[in-house]
Amino acid sequence: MLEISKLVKRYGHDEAVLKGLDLVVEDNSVVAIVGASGAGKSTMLRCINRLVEPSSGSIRLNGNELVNLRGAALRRARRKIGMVFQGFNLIDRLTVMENVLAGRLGYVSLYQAISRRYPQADIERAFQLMERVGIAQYANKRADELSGGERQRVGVVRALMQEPELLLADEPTASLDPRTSEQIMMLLQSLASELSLPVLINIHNVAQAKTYTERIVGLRHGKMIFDGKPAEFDKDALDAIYGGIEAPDETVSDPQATEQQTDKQHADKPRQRDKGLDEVKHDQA
Ligand SMILES: Nc1ncnc2c1ncn2[C@@H]1O[C@H](COP(=O)(O)OP(=O)(O)OP(=O)(O)O)[C@@H](O)[C@H]1O
Repeated sequence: MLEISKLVKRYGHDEAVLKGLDLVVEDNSVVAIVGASGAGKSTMLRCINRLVEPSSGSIRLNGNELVNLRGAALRRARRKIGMVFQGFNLIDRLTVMENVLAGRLGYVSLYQAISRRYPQADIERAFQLMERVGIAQYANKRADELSGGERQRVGVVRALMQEPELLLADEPTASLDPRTSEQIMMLLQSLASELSLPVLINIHNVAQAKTYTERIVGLRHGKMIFDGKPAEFDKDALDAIYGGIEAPDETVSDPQATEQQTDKQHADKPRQRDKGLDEVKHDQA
């Protein structure tokens, strides 16, 4: 469980970018963070994984306080937080398998990492996860030979290799075509429940947020002004969050109609084949 309390972030002497955020995210729960450009979405994710130093407040992951951790304790905490990026952040000249194994860097010795002698258990787990997301056949291909959707799956598997207790995704679909975006959102949704992970997704695409997450949090100028179910995210919520700015990729009409459309979208879409992550889950227990 992720518990954020009174989180404030101020860059230098500027006005605070995050103004006292409170948020609790249970395991198994996929939360979309929406908001206009500059609302503070990325800053919030970066405070959680401590790429950015919070100015004040508390961020607890499964009861452990992340704010103020330093050195080895911070490294240990960070490896429990998987991150998926808009631009995938793969090393192009390395193979898919090598990129995936990079998710173990926080766990292996420097010698093992440099000589690429990862434990057999890591390699087996990498194959399991790659099979689960449908990229095992590319294990020995260079990362830059894959399509965008395949590359993002590599990014997801790399994050899962960390055995995360929390998964953060910063605009994971923004570089992908609509169909591939939907597949990645479905994948994140099913992995959250298979691995019992809280997942936070920064996303500009409100339609995708409504379809593929069970909770939407709306930020405006660093304050949380909406926190509710997709069905409750109506035109008023959209106006409050985007305040006259046109929301990307969606015009919200009657919420009921939107619900029906959402149901239809679900019905039309084949669910990601659940090839069972029981073993992986077991490993993580
Ligand atoms: N390193 C930094 N130094 C100073 N100001 C920053 C820094 N990073 C972000 N900001 C400012 O903080 C505010 C929030 O930025 P942030 O990137 O968190 O917003 P966002 O909601 O993720 O926007 P977008 O959707 O465009 O990515 C912006 O005004 C931005 O200019």
